[in-house]
Parts: sequence; C-alpha cells; structure tokens
Amino acid sequence: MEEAQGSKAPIQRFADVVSGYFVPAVITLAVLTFLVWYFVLDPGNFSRALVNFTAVLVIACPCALGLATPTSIMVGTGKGAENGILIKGAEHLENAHRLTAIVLDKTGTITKGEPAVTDIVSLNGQTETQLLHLAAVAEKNSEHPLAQAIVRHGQAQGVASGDAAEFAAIPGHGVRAQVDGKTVLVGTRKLMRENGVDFAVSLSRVEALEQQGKTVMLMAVDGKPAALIAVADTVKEHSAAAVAQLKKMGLEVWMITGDNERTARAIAREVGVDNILAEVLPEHKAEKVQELKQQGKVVGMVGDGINDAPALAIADVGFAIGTGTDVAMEAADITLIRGDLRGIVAAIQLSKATMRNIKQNLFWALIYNLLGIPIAAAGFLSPVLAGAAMAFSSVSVVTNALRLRRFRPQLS
Ligand SMILES: Nc1ncnc2c1ncn2[C@@H]1O[C@H](COP(=O)(O)OP(=O)(O)OP(=O)(O)O)[C@@H](O)[C@H]1O
Ligand SMILES: [Cu+]
Repeated sequence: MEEAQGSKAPIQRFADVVSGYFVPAVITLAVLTFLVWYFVLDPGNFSRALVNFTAVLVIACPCALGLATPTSIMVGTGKGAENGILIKGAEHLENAHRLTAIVLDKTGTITKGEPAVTDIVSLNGQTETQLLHLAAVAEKNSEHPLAQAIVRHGQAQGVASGDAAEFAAIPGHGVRAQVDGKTVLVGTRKLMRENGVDFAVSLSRVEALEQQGKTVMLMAVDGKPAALIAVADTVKEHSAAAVAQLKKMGLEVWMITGDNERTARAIAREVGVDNILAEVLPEHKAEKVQELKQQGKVVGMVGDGINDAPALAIADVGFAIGTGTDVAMEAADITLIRGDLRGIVAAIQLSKATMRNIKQNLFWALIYNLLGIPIAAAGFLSPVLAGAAMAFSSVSVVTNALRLRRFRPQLS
C-alpha cells in the first residue's frame, strides 16, 4: 500500500508536464507585468510595479497542482484496502477504469476450488474400491486440486494406504505412477491418446458427466481403460452476481481454464459467462491474454493459481484472489483479499471514482491561477490576498480528495 501511495499514476505525468510549461510562462508573465506597469501604466512607480509583479508570481504558484493527483490516489488506495482491495501501484488504480474485458480463471476463481469426487465408473470389472485405491495412491504425490480430491476421497473410504513406486506429473494432462506393480495413468483424454489407450466406447458417458459441469478424469491400468472419475466443484456464492454486474458495466467477460470445453461450458452457463477459452494448457494462458490485448481490448485477468501468474503479469490489470497462491498475488497488480469476485466490480468503481476526483482536483488547482493571474496583472490583487487564494486552492484540493472517503462500492 505504501508503494501504491508513493508511486505515480499516469495522470500525475499530466500534472508534471503542466508544471514544466507553467513555471517559465509565469515568470515571463510576471516580468511583463512589471515592465508594462513601470514603463506604460504608471511610469517610474517602481514599488507599484514590484507589488503587481509579486502578486502575479504568488497567485501563479502551482502548489495545489502538485497535490491534486497524490491526494486522491492516497485516499483511493486507502479506501480500497478498507474494502479488501489491495492495490500495488497508483497506475493500476488508474488503469482499472479503462478495462474493457475481464478474463476469469475457472478453478478457484469462479468456483470454490474445492473439488469433490462424485462418480467412479468402472470400465474393467474391478470394484469402485479397488479402482479408488489405485487412483488415490497414484495421485498422492500430486499437488493438483483434482488429485487432492481423489486422495481425500480415498482416505475417507480407507483405501488410500500404500505408495507409488514411480511417479510423474504431466502438467495440464495428469499423472503416471506405478501402484501395486501396475502402471496407472490418470488424466485427460489427450493423455490417454498420447499413451495409446482407447476410451472411445466410454465417451458418451464422459460427455454426460461433463454436461453436468463435472470434470471427468480417465484412468487406465496397464494400458487399458479402467475407470472414469468425476469430480465436481461448486461455484462461489457471488460469482454469478459479479459476472452480471461486469456485463452491465459494459465489460466483455471471459472464462479461461485447462478443463475441457463441455465442463467449462456448463460452469460458464451457470454463472452467465459468454466467452470461453477451454483446454488451455498452463503455459498458454498468458498467450491467450496477449491475443485479447492484441485485438485492442484492455484486459483484466483474475486468477488464483501458480499457473495463472504469467497471465496475471501480462494483463493490463492482474487481479489475484487472496485465498489463492502467493505466486499469483506476487504477479498481480491488485489482490482481492476476499475470494468474492464482486471485488473486481468494486475495484473498477473505485478506479472510476478516483479518476473523477483527480480531474476535479486538477480543476480546483488550476482555476485559481487562471482567474487570478489576469486580476493580479491588472493590479487588483495584493500579494497578501494572492497568497491567501493560493492557500485556499490547496485547501480546496485536499478537501475534495477527502470527499473520496465517502466512496462505497455499489454491489448488486
Ligand atoms: N494430477 C492430476 N490428476 C488427474 N488429472 C489431472 C491432473 N492434473 C491435471 N489433470 C487433468 O488436466 C486438466 C487440465 O489441468 P490444469 O491444471 O491445466 O487446469 P484445471 O485445474 O482443470 O483448471 P484451471 O485452469 O481452471 O485452474 C484437468 O482438468 C485434468 O483433467
Ligand atoms: Cu501556491
């Protein structure tokens, strides 16, 4: 947060540029005022020319301009923190209001990320218990949430004892392990195809389960189809409301997932997401975000996992779910402390409110100078009054920035 409050927003550069032209222009104007008074309007009256010269310099002092952006940013980031939105840099607070598309990761972002085994379908005559034992032991060394679901289910049934002799995790595909002297493969259709295991006769059953939004893992034992293991994850309470509100705000909402198309579609339908990027391998998520950016969209990416980190980093604004991994939070620009996706809506609203506030501040910072300079040059403003007006301009800016403290996210 300190980093955010100290860093410069792009709009701050506007203030810096203005100041850059302002100072020489003001000095020129002041000198002109002096010369015109001394030689033309009141020839020879040195003190009067000097007083007007001073008044112009004082009223033109751009101190409030320097305060305009940082004060709003400070109040804005503080307001974010109060609402569970941690903003890493001022530029992210500014960029959030420009977003035109939001890409949501499925597992752990839209869903709770707590999958549970719902179905075990035997394809080789072995009992469910025997199959669960093989799967649970094979998955023991995997950190994948789907693997943990299988292991948990195995432990609950008391069939998870034993260790795999050999183990290999294939990211985005599944695992291979030696269990009780058998070669066990658990994973996607692609994994089976690559290992020459043919699941063609079971495909309709796989599809029926996927239709229900379940993720189906295939299991092969010694190169033959053995089982289908279906796992279901529940959608978070406020995901649908957040998606609806983002759409209402005019944003395009996308879902990205390593999971298969049909499961992705079922979950997307449940929460109202129209655009789906499914079967995206972990290393390709960032590329997909990049493609959307190249289409001219300003993209916000929301994720929780290690495999989301590159996509979070490449997005215009990366949002990490605070209940997710540290790697994701490290890569993101904004962390939503609560898992609730409505935090994205709140962050965008806060960004808009802050930008509006900065623009008002810039108005207050400049209006005194713009009106005051001609008055001072005409000799109607004493340096003392000019100083008071200056101070008042800074007071207006700070007071206006503090109005941002009344910000409340409007969530449906
Ligand atoms: N350890 C594993 N055991 C079984 N299957 C796996 C394992 N790891 C990956 N898979 C299979 O590969 C698919 C893609 O996995 P990946 O980790 O890329 O994404 P995901 O966890 O499904 O979802 P998301 O991308 O939304 O976080 C999974 O849906 C699953 O079918
Ligand atoms: Cu000033």
